[in-house]
Amino acid sequence: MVVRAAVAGASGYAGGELLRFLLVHPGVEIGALTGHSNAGQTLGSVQPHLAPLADRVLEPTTAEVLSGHDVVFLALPHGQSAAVAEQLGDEVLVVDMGADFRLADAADWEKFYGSPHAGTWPYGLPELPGARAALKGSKRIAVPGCYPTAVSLALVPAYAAGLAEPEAVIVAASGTSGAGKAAKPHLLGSEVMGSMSPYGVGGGHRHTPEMIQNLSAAAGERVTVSFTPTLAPMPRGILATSSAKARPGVTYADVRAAYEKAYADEPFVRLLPEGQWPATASVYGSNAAQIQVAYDEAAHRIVVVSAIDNLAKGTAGGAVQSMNIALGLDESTGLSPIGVAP
Ligand SMILES: NC(=O)C1=CN([C@@H]2O[C@H](COP(=O)(O)OP(=O)(O)OC[C@H]3O[C@@H](n4cnc5c(N)ncnc54)[C@H](OP(=O)(O)O)[C@@H]3O)[C@@H](O)[C@H]2O)C=CC1
Ligand SMILES: CC(=O)N[C@@H](CCC(=O)OP(=O)(O)O)C(=O)O
Repeated sequence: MVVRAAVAGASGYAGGELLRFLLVHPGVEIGALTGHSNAGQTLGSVQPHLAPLADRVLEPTTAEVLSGHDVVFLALPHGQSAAVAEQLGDEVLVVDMGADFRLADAADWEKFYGSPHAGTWPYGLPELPGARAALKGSKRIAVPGCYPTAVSLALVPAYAAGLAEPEAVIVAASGTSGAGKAAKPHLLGSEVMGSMSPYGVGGGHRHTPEMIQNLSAAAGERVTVSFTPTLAPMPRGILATSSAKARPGVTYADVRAAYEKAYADEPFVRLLPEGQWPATASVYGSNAAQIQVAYDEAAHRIVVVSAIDNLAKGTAGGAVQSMNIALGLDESTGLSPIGVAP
């Protein structure tokens, strides 16, 4: 089976990374590519690393251009997906890499995104309990945010196994591509190079409700989340340190066993051998997530470190993995857990 896929937002970071995966996907033929300010330019002028598509011209992002495909990926700014998606019809598979359809709670959406809630689609993090069943055959997929991917993979096994108290503390560092390609003063090289800085401190980051949604679903009760993102002087990667107080009587062996069980058969999530720690360099460019767990006895806390590539498992890889499941393909098709080192 070969499906024809269009990519809206092909000129952006997420769209470019998606095309890097789709170019080697044996079941996908690449159809229309769209941009916004770059419409009319060649893809090669904005994504020179995607050589086989260099001469393709970016079209404007309209329903007419995107229609007539089996799959449409939307790699657009938040709030832009819903209007496009509703014009595409029910038969096409629409994979939204933006945030529009991730949250189930309309009040959370309105509070953190400041616009009316567009709806909720099956969530594209296959490793979550029940996610594969919801994705299979679906015509709509909401790809998670990059930080919620790293944090959910880190803490869901502890909550699903009943090992952790319902309060989580998370500090994560992201590479600058997480903020997209558009110029922003705080992302100037002279601001970022040689420095790390926090942002969205104190519960203000829009990924907080998405983490709460995922962790609460696993725990079966509401989990509070204190999340602090930081910007790191690197182009890609997320390293998240997530911790939660252990329930009384929980031991390190319980924690280790829960994570070994959760990730034993996952093609892209690797619980590292004891003594090894995740690093962003190890997952660079791959759809892999690395996880390591510790038990801080003095503080009675379960501590989990996770590493992903924000553009790969954090968005484009997760989108392809979820598309594969929706289409009934092997979910690893076109994806690799192999990184680039050094
Ligand atoms: N970067 C990341 O690590 C991650 C990104 N995402 C999500 O992916 C989506 C794209 O992000 P990213 O690629 O980083 O952002 P970029 O800024 O790099 O790209 C944005 C894309 O959207 C297009 N665009 C901009 N404004 C409009 C508009 N008004 N209407 C239609 N198209 C428009 C741009 O076109 P042009 O350049 O031609 O103007 C470009 O193709 C976002 O929703 C983001 O949240 C999700 C997870 C991780
Ligand atoms: C470094 C950086 O700025 N990262 C982005 C997250 C990008 C992402 O994955 O999220 P969305 O799909 O929800 O935009 C941020 O903190 O807003």
